[in-house]
Amino acid sequence: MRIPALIISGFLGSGKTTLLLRLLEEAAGRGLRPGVLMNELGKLDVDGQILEEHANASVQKLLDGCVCCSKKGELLDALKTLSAQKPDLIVIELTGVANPEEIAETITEPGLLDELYLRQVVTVLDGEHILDYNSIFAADKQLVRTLRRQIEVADRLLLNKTDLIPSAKQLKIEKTIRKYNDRAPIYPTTQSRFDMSPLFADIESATSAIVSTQVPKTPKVAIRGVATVVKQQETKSFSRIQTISLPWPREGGTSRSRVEKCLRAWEDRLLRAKGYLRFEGDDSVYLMQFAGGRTVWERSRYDGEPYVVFIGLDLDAERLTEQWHRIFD
Ligand SMILES: Nc1nc2c(ncn2[C@@H]2O[C@H](COP(=O)(O)OP(=O)(O)OP(=O)(O)O)[C@@H](O)[C@H]2O)c(=O)[nH]1
Repeated sequence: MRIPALIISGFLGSGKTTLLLRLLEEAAGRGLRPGVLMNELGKLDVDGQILEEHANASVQKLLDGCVCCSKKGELLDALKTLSAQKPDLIVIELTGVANPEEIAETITEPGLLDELYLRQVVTVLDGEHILDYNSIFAADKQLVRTLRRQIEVADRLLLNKTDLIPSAKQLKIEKTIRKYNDRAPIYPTTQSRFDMSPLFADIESATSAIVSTQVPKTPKVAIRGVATVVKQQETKSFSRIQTISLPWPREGGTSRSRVEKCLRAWEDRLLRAKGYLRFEGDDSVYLMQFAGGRTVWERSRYDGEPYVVFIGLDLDAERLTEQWHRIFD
């Protein structure tokens, strides 16, 4: 039984905590017990205070640093603590400068991979200011890139604070957003209020039914001579950020260069890949990390089964699995 994780991302002040509170109300209304992970840049736990006043949820807080940079180890520990409490879902509110894909990566660490799965990324946008970010932060390319990434990887986009913008501006923003993400539904919102039922659909049953984020093969069965695609409801992917974990085949051997070649072939869709791998004739275990087109290898003390995780946008799981297995031929 893996616990669904919802990630709330969005720039500072866009309405993330407001959305978190709405999510918690919705969860309570559905009789669900959520766990919450909040990450704040400052030392003061302002949002945590707000949360305690409003909701009865198990909360882990990571203060004074961003989980995707300085707080990665703590993020892992906090998520382990939360998942040990077996909540029905975990909601993670990121700092305004965090990149959601980094969190997706943490969820695939050994120790969490079997506990959690990424259900959806919801990005909240501040309608009043979003069009100005490019010029305001022109000097900080990294920040502009992160803000763009928050839009690109979102499964749902809240165009918040519509009470502060005329409808013509709203249309212009929607057009701009579509340049970076033409898939996610955009919800114009005030106070982060929108119909959340698609986010929660099947959550109870999903926690008991989902075995893996994606199952590569959709089997075909013949019924009275007609090929019918079996509907794999329980294995569908919920988020654009997909994590596909594949075992290291026991048979056959491969090399670093073949692994790297396979990764390069998927470069345009891969956000990250990592794994704990072993090679024939070498007793060591290697941690492989692929990011930004580069693959880095280092020896690891990991002593579990070798595996690799691919994290990407709209990956073709079947084709990826096929290609992965081919490097062991
Ligand atoms: N006018 C208006 N204000 C809003 C709306 N949504 C949120 N706010 C206000 O905007 C401020 C920031 O909202 P938060 O929910 O704390 O935003 P956040 O993204 O969590 O902010 P950080 O924690 O700084 O990253 C609060 O004062 C909210 O009450 C909205 O739709 N319209």
